[in-house]
Amino acid sequence: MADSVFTLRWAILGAGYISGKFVSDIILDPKTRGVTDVVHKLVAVGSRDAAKGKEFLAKITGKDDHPAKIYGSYEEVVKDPNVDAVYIGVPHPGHYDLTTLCLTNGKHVLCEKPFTVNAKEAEALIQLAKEKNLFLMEAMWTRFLPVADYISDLVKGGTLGDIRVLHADLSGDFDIQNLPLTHRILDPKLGGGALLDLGPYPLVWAIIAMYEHPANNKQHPSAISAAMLKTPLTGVDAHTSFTLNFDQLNAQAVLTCGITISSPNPALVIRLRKGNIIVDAPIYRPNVVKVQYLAKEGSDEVVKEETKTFKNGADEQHGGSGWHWQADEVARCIRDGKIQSDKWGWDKTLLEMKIFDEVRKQGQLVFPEGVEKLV
Ligand SMILES: NC(=O)C1=CN([C@@H]2O[C@H](COP(=O)(O)OP(=O)(O)OC[C@H]3O[C@@H](n4cnc5c(N)ncnc54)[C@H](OP(=O)(O)O)[C@@H]3O)[C@@H](O)[C@H]2O)C=CC1
Ligand SMILES: O=C1OC[C@@H](O)[C@H](O)[C@H]1O
Repeated sequence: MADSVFTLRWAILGAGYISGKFVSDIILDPKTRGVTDVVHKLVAVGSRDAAKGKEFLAKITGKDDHPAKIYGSYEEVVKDPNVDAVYIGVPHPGHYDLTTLCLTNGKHVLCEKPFTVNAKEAEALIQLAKEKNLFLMEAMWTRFLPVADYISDLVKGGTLGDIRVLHADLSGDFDIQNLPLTHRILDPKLGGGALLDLGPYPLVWAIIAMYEHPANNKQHPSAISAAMLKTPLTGVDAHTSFTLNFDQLNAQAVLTCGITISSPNPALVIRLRKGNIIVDAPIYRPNVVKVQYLAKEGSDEVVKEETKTFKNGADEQHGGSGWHWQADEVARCIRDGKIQSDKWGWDKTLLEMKIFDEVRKQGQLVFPEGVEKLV
């Protein structure tokens, strides 16, 4: 590993909500989270409207004279030789086209979740990244939070015994009756609905606890069973449930997501033969994790309970809101010449997109023509 500090020069595409969160976090001094080997520099902002980009940059950085360049088109950003990596923060149907644009112009990419609208698009982008020898990752930020490693270690460490069942829910009240039908969560033309927007989060916990489990040997679920409840407003899924069987572990994940009501606590429960891991909402960035130890294997008698609290998914002293850990991973991978992450590699993103294809098929959710760029 290099002794010097590696600087990654970032551009963002899309001056919306999540890009603001990402930028706020990457402009923080990484030392505030104990990171000393990489730093991030925001060098360009791409918006379809330069004035909007300018306003965004001033608002998020608190500086009217921030040195990042502002471009009024995404195409100009990827031509900028000072940009190493691009973060894509636009609605789902834009992910495929913009990732393609970045990779073909020699830029490394971190693209928001869901990585694409379907698995075929994900496969094509992975192929392109390989051909271009460029780094590519889905922005599955939850996987990079310190709390995710804590829970992962608990599941895989053995003290709590074999895993059997995982329940996870990410639901929120989006007040859909009063939302414009063109809002990205409702609009089928923007890949709307609960599954693609919120589904990655219950699924990430199943991937951490079951797919990643050494005893699973990277096997995909043997069975996927899904049901969707659609909103009459636009026909997208308001609530979706799906179960996954992991045969190698003799374990099942029961996952739900929805846009009309908030998740109650606990929102994530991982049940192992010798104990339970109980996590409060929101599961995209958990802050309270309770571990219960059972009197004997499979019993319901709790003999000991321990609670650990986190702040924005990290230990109390860390700054930022949690979106920076994934950026640190991108910087380290690029520094080390890697084109995918070990922690959130292409296999996991492909698994996610394949599961979502199957869930949409069973739920009969079909997007308008043009949303899926490859079918
Ligand atoms: N990781 C996380 O915690 C979160 C991730 N997300 C993901 O980020 C993506 C964007 O979500 P979010 O930031 O909430 O969305 P916003 O609507 O707030 O912002 C999206 C931005 O994308 C750009 N854009 C490009 N094409 C379109 C289009 N056809 N319609 C609307 N906007 C467009 C716009 O930027 P401009 O006009 O400047 O070009 C817009 O401001 C989604 O894929 C979502 O899943 C969302 C929220 C949280
Ligand atoms: O990624 C996300 O996490 C939080 C949700 O509120 C948001 O809609 C989603 O895109």
